Amino acid sequence: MTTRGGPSMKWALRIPQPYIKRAIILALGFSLLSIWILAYYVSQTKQNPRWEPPQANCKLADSKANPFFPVRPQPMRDAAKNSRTQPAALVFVESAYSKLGQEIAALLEANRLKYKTEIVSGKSFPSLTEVGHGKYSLVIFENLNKYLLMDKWNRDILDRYCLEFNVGIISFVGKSEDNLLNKRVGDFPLFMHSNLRLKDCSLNPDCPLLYLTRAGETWRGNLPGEDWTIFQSNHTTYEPVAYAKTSSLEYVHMNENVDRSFHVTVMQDLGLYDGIQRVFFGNDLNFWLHRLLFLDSATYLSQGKLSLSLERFILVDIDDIFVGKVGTRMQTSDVKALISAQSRLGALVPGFRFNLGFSGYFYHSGDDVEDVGDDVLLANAHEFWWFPHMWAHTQPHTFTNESSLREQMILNKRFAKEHGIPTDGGYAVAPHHSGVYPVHVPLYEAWRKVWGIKVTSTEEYPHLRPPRHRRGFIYKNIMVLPRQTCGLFTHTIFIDKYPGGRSRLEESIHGGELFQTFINSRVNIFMTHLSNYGNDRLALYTFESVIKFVQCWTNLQLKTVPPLELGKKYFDLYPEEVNPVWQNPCDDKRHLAIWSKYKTCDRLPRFLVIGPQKTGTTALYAFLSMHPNILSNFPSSKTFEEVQFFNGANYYRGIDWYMEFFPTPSNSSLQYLFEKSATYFDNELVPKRAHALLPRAKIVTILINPARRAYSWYQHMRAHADAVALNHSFYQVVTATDEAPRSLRDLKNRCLSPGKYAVHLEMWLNHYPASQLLILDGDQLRTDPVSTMWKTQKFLKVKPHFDYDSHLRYDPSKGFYCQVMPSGKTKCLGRSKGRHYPPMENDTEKFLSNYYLPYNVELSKLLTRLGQQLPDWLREELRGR
Ligand SMILES: Nc1ncnc2c1ncn2[C@@H]1O[C@H](COP(=O)(O)OS(=O)(=O)O)[C@@H](OP(=O)(O)O)[C@H]1O
Repeated sequence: MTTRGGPSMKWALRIPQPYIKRAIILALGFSLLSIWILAYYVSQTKQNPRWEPPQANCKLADSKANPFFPVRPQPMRDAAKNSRTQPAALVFVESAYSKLGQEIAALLEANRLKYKTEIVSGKSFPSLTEVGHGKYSLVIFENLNKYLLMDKWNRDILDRYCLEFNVGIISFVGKSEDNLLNKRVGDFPLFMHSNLRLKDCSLNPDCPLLYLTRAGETWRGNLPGEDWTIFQSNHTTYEPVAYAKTSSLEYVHMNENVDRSFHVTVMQDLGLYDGIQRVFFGNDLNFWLHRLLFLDSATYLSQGKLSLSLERFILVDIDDIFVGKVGTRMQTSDVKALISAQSRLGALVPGFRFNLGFSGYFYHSGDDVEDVGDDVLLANAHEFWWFPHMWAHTQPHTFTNESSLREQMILNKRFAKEHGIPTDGGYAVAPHHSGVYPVHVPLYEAWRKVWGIKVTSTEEYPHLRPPRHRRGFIYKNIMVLPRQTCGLFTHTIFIDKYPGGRSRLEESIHGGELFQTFINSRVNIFMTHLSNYGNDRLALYTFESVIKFVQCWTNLQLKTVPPLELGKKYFDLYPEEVNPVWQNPCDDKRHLAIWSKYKTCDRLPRFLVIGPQKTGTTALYAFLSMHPNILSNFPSSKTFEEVQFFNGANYYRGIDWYMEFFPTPSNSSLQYLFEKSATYFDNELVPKRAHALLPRAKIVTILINPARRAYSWYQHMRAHADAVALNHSFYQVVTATDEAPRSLRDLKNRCLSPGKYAVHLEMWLNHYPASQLLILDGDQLRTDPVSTMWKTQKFLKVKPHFDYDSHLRYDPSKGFYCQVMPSGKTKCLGRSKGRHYPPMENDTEKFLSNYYLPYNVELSKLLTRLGQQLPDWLREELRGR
């Protein structure tokens, strides 16, 4: 007989009872654990985002809500008067380090508004005019008291200037120890009360200066600080700009008649009292709204000279949509949320698209659910803009050659084509900004060849911080745009775990750093990450909120265009940024981290011989190279012993190109690399560029009588068969008038201009301290090179001290000092140095003496200021020979 249940039953029956119990308990335990793990996992990854979508509508400005009587007299404006002022602000600060002063300067700088700071002092007062023109179109006082208590004489000068040129004044009420009550502001019909705590700030919609700032909303909550000043007046010249409620009970008690509701915190003076327009701020720039009102005041009071455009461009990059840890990536619902947020944003910023970066290698590297997310994203590829990263997210600077970089890019491009990702956007971003700045040439070449890249972006030029200094440049026809951060990084995933807490993010959005970026920067390319779009979808919250906030509080017109158009727009706005300014990568840790380990800053020169031409620079170059620890550059096939990097087109080849001209020193602390390019001296671009790359370099220059220098150049041109020099006497060249043919005027300029020594030296001294500058006497170099070389070694602090006495000898047949060779013979410079030509004619010499006299006078002053002896030729020139 067979039992029911068959063989399995039999098998079960054979298992002892305790084992069955244990197995059931284990199975139960296991399922409970799995449920718990699943629940935990789901709670961590797929909880609904913990934020409310931002409110849809902004309140409209409503004049009827204005608590002040509709005064509305016309402000005093006379644009014609103001047309004679420069677009710059004069900022009177309390000291070089005063906080508000620095914030004012930073805000002006962030908006690329020109300014000059002056420390308010007792007697001295800066000059305000220049040949009938006003130097400033706005005056700012960090502390109102300094304006009110100014020396009468200076105050008259300032007031007269403001009246004559129709220039307005912004001033901030400084902190006060005393509680001021009904204190009169100077002689104005204006009164103030100080040290109040305020809340709930609104704007007067009828105030004429509002331009960037939009009235209508109320900023709810306490205003920062407990030291607010409020203003009161019955005079029609005063128009409230902003007002708030007081939460200082003491003040209310003391002033029973005072209405507790509205107190003016920023007051505009329309100029109806004394003809000068002003804006008074009852607190500093700590309150975010004051930054906007400050910019509006600057625009208004300078009659638009210091104005901002209302147009703002925005691009949101999602850096690498496939690179992210399992559990932090996007799932299907996140992709859908991204698409719907994009369409909501499109209603606020017409045409808005998220810009998605990709490294194909990481596609499908999540869990099953996330991999489906990747597929949904690709199925909706047409909804977005796309740009390539590197195939496997490798940093480009780690590739030594272009071909391996190209191979990686080709893999990514193949991936894009296979998955329907557009490949013609012309925009790319490098992982960690690597290779973009400092420039890694193979990256630019490979980008161009594989992807046809025309535009990229980085946070690193010129430095990461401060962001307001970030700029663009163009290298190898690729536009590099500055990029902004929005405060979200790979690790900022959940709102509750936001660094500094949720309130920090809210603060940044609602008037803080992120909001201010929209105000200050006309082109905003924001960097975000994949993880900011899964999980709590913080990026969606951040951008929807900030854009909403921008629209509620400002009149900015937010726009978006694809990256290539954005690049063109950027350089249309800022054409002066086209050319890069290279810096030393070793001076910035972040730059060093993304610079090839095969490159070294030891291959940059420690000193430069800058010229000018024809003063003996080749002799100095040759003599310096004799020193065992001084290494010169390798010769150039085009410009021979000179590299001519900083002054011409070579500069755009970049620092890799420059460094190729130098050997790698075997002992970088002992050995000194240098180069001489005599063309550097009088080119105004060079000191700035040289200082950016070589801030600690020493600078050596040689001067001879400028008239002799000019004549030597003329002879040089004749020796090079220059037709103009051959067809004109030296006198004809130097006396050529403005009507002379262009070629003759050019030659005249090349003869005369470098000899205006003081002008060019001042340019160098604007960038380098005097202690880094050595001015040699070219006559002494010619007649007594040993002393000159002794002086030069001492200045450079190069060791050992080289004994030039036994290595240089006067060569009678050359007529100059030459190098003594081991054989005992002399080696002189070539025939082109120390040419034979007739002496200068007396008439020409006289003409040039007169011509150079004012420049020589300036030179003597400059040398005296630097504590240097005047060379003999200069003394003679000043004595009038
Ligand atoms: N030791 C020695 N040997 C040869 N020449 C010497 C020497 N010392 C100074 N000089 C003077 O140098 C003048 C050429 O100056 P530069 O070398 O600066 O010229 S260049 O700008 O590089 O072309 C050159 O100008 P010219 O005399 O007009 O040829 C010389 O006067």
